[in-house]
Amino acid sequence: MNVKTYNAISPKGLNYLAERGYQLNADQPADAILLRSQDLHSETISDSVKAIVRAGAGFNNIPVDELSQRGIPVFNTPGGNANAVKELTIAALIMAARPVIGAIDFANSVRGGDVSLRTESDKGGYRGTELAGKTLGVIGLGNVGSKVANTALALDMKVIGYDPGLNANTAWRIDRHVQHASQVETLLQAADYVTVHIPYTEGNHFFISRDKLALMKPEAALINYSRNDIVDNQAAVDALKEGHLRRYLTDFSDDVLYDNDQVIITPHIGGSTIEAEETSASMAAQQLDAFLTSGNLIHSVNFPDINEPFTSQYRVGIFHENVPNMLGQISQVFGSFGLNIEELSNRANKQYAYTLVAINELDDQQEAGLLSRLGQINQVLKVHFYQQSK
Ligand SMILES: NC(=O)c1ccc[n+]([C@@H]2O[C@H](COP(=O)([O-])OP(=O)(O)OC[C@H]3O[C@@H](n4cnc5c(N)ncnc54)[C@H](O)[C@@H]3O)[C@@H](O)[C@H]2O)c1
Ligand SMILES: O=C(O)CC[C@@H](O)C(=O)O
Repeated sequence: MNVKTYNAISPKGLNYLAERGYQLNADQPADAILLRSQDLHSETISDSVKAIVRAGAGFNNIPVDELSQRGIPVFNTPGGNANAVKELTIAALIMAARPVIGAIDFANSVRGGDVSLRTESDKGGYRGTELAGKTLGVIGLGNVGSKVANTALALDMKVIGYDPGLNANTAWRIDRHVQHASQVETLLQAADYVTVHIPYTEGNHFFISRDKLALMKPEAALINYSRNDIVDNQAAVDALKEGHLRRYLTDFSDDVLYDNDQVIITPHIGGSTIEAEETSASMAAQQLDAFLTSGNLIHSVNFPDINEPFTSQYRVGIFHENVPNMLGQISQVFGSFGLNIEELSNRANKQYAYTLVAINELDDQQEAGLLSRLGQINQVLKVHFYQQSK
């Protein structure tokens, strides 16, 4: 099978696939796409593509709605780069509290004569403040935000978190000393530092809006290592200019942010560590291989996860809409070909569902018949067959 890759994917992931016989970027239709930040919205995704996997957390660069309608699962690698983002967010917090960059520039500019005398006499301009005792507001307490919140406690900060959609797994990881805000407004009013760790979705467009910026303390700093359009950058620049915000640190370049001493921009490097790139690429490669060889869905963002041991001779994976009587229709088709269902897993995720059927016999005629008859069920989006490897 041929996997088309975009961006610099760690060799850990690429080798995992190559060792299992996958071709990478061969001159033939792609069975799957493995990518990082490449924008797929403007690209035509061919019908040969069975799955798309994002080595990373955010998947707003992928046209998920269109792919769901086509029965193509999209995967991400949750948590794979969370530690990297956490560490850079802590660096951003320190840079927001201490004039580190200006001080480094100053130290490099003091040349000739009695350097230590001039350094000591002028360093007063590079005094900062401490994080200890200050309040950090963390918006989004998922893989990244929960780590940032716990680490900030270890820096002796007070931490307030806001995440109305918190899932149970992540909730367990959050230190009990993190206070929970039920309204984001409470957090914004109380925090000396606000850091945002939420996905970009239509609903989160400009989540940090002009109105929300107006609630923040004038001496507060805002950190955005999530996505560009989660913050209204023009409103942030205006707030800085008008003295309603002290500093803005972001991982995303934007024309309105340049040449501003109160802004620190990094070039989308939150997840750019060797460890994070290796972990994310390995997770992506393993999840892709699991799907392409056994139909298991692990960390799918648009279909429900089903991850069961492949113990039968064959499996049939059926992507379909989440409507009544699908299982009845599907099992009727299997029965009409005299095929006994050994196991059947079915799960739904909002409007879409996935059914994985285990069978022990399947000849070419039955396979062609199943494909045709299942495809005739209106709400079936895609069907794939898997054979146990010898
Ligand atoms: N700068 C980078 O290189 C980099 C690296 C990794 C992730 N990210 C970005 O950070 C985002 C978060 O990453 P993650 O791994 O923590 O994701 P995650 O899915 O583990 O957590 C996101 C959390 O945000 C919460 N959330 C969603 N909308 C919210 C809202 N309006 N208010 C409060 N909470 C909300 C969700 O309930 C979830 O708990 C990613 O979607 C990605 O865009 C950037
Ligand atoms: O791949 C990258 O470099 C960025 C990853 C990051 O934006 C993510 O959402 O995981």
